[in-house]
Amino acid sequence: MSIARSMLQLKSHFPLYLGGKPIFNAGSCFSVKDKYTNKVATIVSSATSQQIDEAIMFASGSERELRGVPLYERKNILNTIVEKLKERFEEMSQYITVETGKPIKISRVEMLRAIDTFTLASEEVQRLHGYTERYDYSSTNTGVRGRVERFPRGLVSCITPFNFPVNLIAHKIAPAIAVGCPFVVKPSPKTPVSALVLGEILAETSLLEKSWSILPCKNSLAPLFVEDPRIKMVSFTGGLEVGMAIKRSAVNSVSTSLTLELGGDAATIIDDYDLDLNKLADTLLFAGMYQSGQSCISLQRLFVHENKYSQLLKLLVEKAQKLAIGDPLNVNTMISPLITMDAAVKVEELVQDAIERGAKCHCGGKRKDSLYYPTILTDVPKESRLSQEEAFGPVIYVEKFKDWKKVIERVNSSRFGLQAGIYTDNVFKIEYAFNNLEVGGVVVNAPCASRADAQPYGGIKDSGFGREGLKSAMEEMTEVKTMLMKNIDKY
Ligand SMILES: NC(=O)C1=CN([C@@H]2O[C@H](COP(=O)(O)OP(=O)(O)OC[C@H]3O[C@@H](n4cnc5c(N)ncnc54)[C@H](OP(=O)(O)O)[C@@H]3O)[C@@H](O)[C@H]2O)C=CC1
Ligand SMILES: O=C(O)[C@H](O)COP(=O)(O)O
Repeated sequence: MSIARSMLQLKSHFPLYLGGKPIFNAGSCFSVKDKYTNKVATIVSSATSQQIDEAIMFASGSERELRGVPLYERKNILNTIVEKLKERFEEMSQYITVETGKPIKISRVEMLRAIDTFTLASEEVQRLHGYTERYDYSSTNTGVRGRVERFPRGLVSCITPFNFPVNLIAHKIAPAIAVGCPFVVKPSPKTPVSALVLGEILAETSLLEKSWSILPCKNSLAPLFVEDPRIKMVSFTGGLEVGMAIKRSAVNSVSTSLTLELGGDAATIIDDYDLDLNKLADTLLFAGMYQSGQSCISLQRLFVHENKYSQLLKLLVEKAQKLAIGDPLNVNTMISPLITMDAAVKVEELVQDAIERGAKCHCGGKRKDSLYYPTILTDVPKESRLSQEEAFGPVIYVEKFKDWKKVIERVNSSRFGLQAGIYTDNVFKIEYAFNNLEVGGVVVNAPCASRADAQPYGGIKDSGFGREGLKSAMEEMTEVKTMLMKNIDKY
């Protein structure tokens, strides 16, 4: 269903949440724009450095109390969030679209995924088991047994980007609630509204108030979410440059644990076998163009077997030119403006640089304000910026190949390594790809831009380290403690 912009009802001012309580900062606010109209949509309170300090103090002071909360209570909290997300599904989908500019049908999918993410956390609550083992494998340890359990690390600082303003926060706070870690969230100042609505929802649960805060703030205060030694873990999703800055400053404290979920220039390989190329072209276009390519696993590099190359390229170009461009509140829209004019200019520069170095542009290749047109390129030279950087825009470049082992090396030639997709009917090629692709995830019979919220998700190389996905994130947010027991069977 499409929505008329005149029907949108957005509050005029959103409070931040400090120690679980809403606070209106009359003197410290910033505006959030509707990314399609470029008009101010609402105003949000912006945290001061004192408020960030206070939030960290409250949260770190609540670590012990939170650890003692029984599992059924944690499940209750997570299930309550699920119910409230369902009740506010359509309202929140609209907020996502207004503040990100992404099409409403994609925002609704994000909401469905966020509901899954909290549901999965409520199920995983009771599955984080420890184990016991015997150490009397040697006479030096006669009678020794071990009991190994996981304990919450403590305060988690969650720093999130603009592109999934609900589900990427869910991927940090749902596991934190499940394992009993307090948290502070620093949402992207480009998209803080959905985060603050999540705050309204959290405030209606029995989650210990002092244990959580949601604090939009200006960029100069962002390092406070990393450098404070009371923070036990930083969980970051965003770009490479900021990720590297965070890694440098988080090592100020030896014990700070870090998860970095960074960018990519994800690839998909299409082998030569019996494929419905028409259907495949639709799927691949979606993988490269959904939310205008602003996803870290968005399809950027497409490698096609030489026997399928010309036919598939023709279909991709024909279909890319027909993608519906326009108001993201229209349910048929596929391509809408990028998050900022700067982001669109960056995509324009990458494409221009590739063309100047010899790439062929088959469609798109142009910008109107912050909108970038769906673009298909071939012959992109290896020394071009597009070959070495994340586009984060609606751009796919296509290359032909004939040798499976060589194309795997071509995928690996990137500095990034998040996910790769492979289409083949040969089980040995699948096994070879799984063993040799330098990525955190290999997707079979679907493009790289496929993520199940339960899967261990994250990258290698410049795509970061650590894994999200509920079970994995819960492991990252806990640490192992061992009890060594001697002769306890001697009663
Ligand atoms: N996973 C991925 O692949 C993603 C990659 N990106 C890439 O990053 C670009 C910009 O997107 P954006 O969302 O702004 O991502 P950024 O990486 O720029 O920012 C992500 C978050 O980190 C914050 N931040 C910035 N500097 C610091 C710092 N020194 N310490 C702590 N936190 C900091 C940002 O706040 P502030 O906005 O104030 O700088 C924001 O909340 C994209 O165009 C894309 O290339 C973005 C999103 C996801
Ligand atoms: O589908 C997803 O969850 C994203 O692609 C992952 O988020 P990212 O693009 O910010 O890494």
